[in-house]
Amino acid sequence: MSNTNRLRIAIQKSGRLSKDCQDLLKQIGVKLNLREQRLIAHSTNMPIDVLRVRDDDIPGLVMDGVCDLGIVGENVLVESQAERQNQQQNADVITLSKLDFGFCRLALAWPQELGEQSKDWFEGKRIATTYPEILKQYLKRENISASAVMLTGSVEVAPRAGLADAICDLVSTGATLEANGLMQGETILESNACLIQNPALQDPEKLALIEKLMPRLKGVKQAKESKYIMLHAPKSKLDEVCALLPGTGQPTLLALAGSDEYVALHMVSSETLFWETMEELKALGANSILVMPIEKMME
Ligand SMILES: Nc1ncnc2c1ncn2[C@@H]1O[C@H](COP(=O)(O)OP(=O)(O)OP(=O)(O)O)[C@@H](O)[C@H]1O
Ligand SMILES: O=P(O)(O)OC[C@H]1O[C@H](OP(=O)(O)OP(=O)(O)O)[C@H](O)[C@@H]1O
Ligand SMILES: [Mg+2]
Repeated sequence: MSNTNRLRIAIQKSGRLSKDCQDLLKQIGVKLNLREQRLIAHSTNMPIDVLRVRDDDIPGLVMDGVCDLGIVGENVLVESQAERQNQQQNADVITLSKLDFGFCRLALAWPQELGEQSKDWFEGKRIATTYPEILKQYLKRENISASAVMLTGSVEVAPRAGLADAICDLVSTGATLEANGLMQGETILESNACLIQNPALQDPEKLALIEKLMPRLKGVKQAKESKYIMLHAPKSKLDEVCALLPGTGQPTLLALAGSDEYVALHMVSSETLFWETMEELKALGANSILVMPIEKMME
């Protein structure tokens, strides 16, 4: 169990998720005194400590209660849950929220020169991966008998190095696969970063702090997805203008000084406004069309 009365959050020290995690904490109002090599960063404005560790350690730290919260990719979470279940260790966490970063997929890939392959091709093959448990579960589900070769890094060079016939690795744009002459096959798991909590957490003050921070987190997520739209529209075309605006929100109409013909229209939209729609609005006589980012939101 966490032995401090400060809420402990585990995040990745350096890697794909680090910057997004730090940005998110900042956006929800947690001020941190981050010095490069420090394992623990103390918040200067809330009873929160941030532990900066390798991502593989985050699920275990939360499951064992060393940290109260953690931010980690689902790929790492699912793998370590399977690993711990095999060893009859506690593998429970509460997923508080899926976050809007760290999007990737765990997919099979093999040397391009072999061309398209069906699942049967994997029979008897060696597949290099950092996620042997997820891979084994997939092979079992699909009734394929192949072996998993565990590698902690540089998985995509394994076929060329003769360590394996194929790989099962994380893919986002596909550039790494392409650079290594590999062809992408089936996706085994879709993943993004998520916020997890130790289910045994009972400290009422820590739980209250989490409850305070969750609406902020939701607000940051919503704000990122939303836009504030402002434009001037001819009164005679208001219905047509409103029909073109995205989302379901009701617009605010304001009188325009010195004009009987036009009104100002403001609205928060859950989507952005595409150039094509702006052109259609313009064609209806609208002008001064502004689409602006929103920093924070609270319903
Ligand atoms: N190309 C990508 N695009 C988006 N998210 C990714 C990508 N690759 C990985 N991720 C996500 O980011 C997480 C961290 O990736 P990273 O490559 O930094 O891990 P790592 O090398 O294992 O780092 P560590 O040193 O902390 O163990 C992954 O587990 C995955 O959830
Ligand atoms: O499909 P892509 O957009 O090319 O992304 C996929 C790559 O990204 C990740 O590695 P990362 O670059 O984080 O470095 P790592 O090899 O040190 O984990 C992942 O392990 C892949 O190698
Ligand atoms: Mg790692």
